[in-house]
Amino acid sequence: MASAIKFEHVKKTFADKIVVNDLNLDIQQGELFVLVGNSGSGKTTSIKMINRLEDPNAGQILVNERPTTAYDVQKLRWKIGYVLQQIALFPNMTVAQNITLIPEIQGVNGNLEKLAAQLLQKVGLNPQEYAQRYPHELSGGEQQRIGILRAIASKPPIVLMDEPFSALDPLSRANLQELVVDLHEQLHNTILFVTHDMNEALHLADRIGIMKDGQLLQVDQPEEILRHPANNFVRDFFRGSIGSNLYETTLKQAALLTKFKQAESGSLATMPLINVEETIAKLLTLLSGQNEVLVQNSSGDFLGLVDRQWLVTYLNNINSLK
Ligand SMILES: Nc1ncnc2c1ncn2[C@@H]1O[C@H](COP(=O)(O)OP(=O)(O)OP(=O)(O)O)[C@@H](O)[C@H]1O
Repeated sequence: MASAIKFEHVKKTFADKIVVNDLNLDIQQGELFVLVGNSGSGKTTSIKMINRLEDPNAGQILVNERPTTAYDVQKLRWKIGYVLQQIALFPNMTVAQNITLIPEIQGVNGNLEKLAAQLLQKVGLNPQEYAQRYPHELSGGEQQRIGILRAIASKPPIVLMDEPFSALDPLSRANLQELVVDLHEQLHNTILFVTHDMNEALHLADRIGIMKDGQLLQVDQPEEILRHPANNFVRDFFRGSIGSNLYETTLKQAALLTKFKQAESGSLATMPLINVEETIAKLLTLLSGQNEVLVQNSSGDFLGLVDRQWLVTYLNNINSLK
């Protein structure tokens, strides 16, 4: 598969401080990659070097296999949607105008009003109700939805999301995480998502990169990191956030805390199965390649369905017990 974003020996310093140190990372086209790490580990700086809000002191970054320095900066940024924690919608523009701003600047032909309506529908907001509102007439979660739509309205092949949901309440956050997964499935774009929350990373990621003090400690699929952490920091960061008894807890035990979802009868035949006596760690492995898994007992009766959303709810429930 072709590379979408590639860091080659990238280094960034501010004054004398090394903020990103010899970063090497290759994100493939169509991937939903999550960069996770504590505050100050260099995630935002890494992202900003992709759209050239910052420039590296050494090394280079390739976007679609071409160095970012070889692009006209404006054209580079048009290829790359950008969603931030503090979404800056234009207060004097309606929701529809905010959403279609970039296609309009780009001189895209076509019915922009219709585009805004289609996009609003994608995120569950009724265009009749929302298109003509102003940003101050929206909740934080709604504003964040509009921010995402604005970033994807011109269909950029790459979207950067920098802690977009960290200011939201847990429910809005879970809904918007689902939205990102859905949009990614529909649009097949490349998403680089930054967060300090391992649960969020687990929910979203095809692959996760863990950053600490400007260095990338490990890059892999979630279950690989869980099984083979590169060092103690990674192990503790990962397991600390998802509960240490993952290898012992069975789905049956987990269901005591978090009920399985109801399965719709239509698509059951094609879904992968897991026995209710299997562990959460096993489920995690299955969910890395699948959206949903059916739970059955040893007699083959279906007990329900589990997906990443269920897993996150369960993990949140455990955390609330601690
Ligand atoms: N413009 C700047 N000038 C000087 N230092 C900076 C600048 N931008 C970031 N830094 C420093 O670089 C380090 C990494 O910051 P960065 O924002 O990349 O981390 P982060 O992992 O995204 O953290 P957070 O989750 O808190 O945003 C921090 O120590 C920060 O203070």
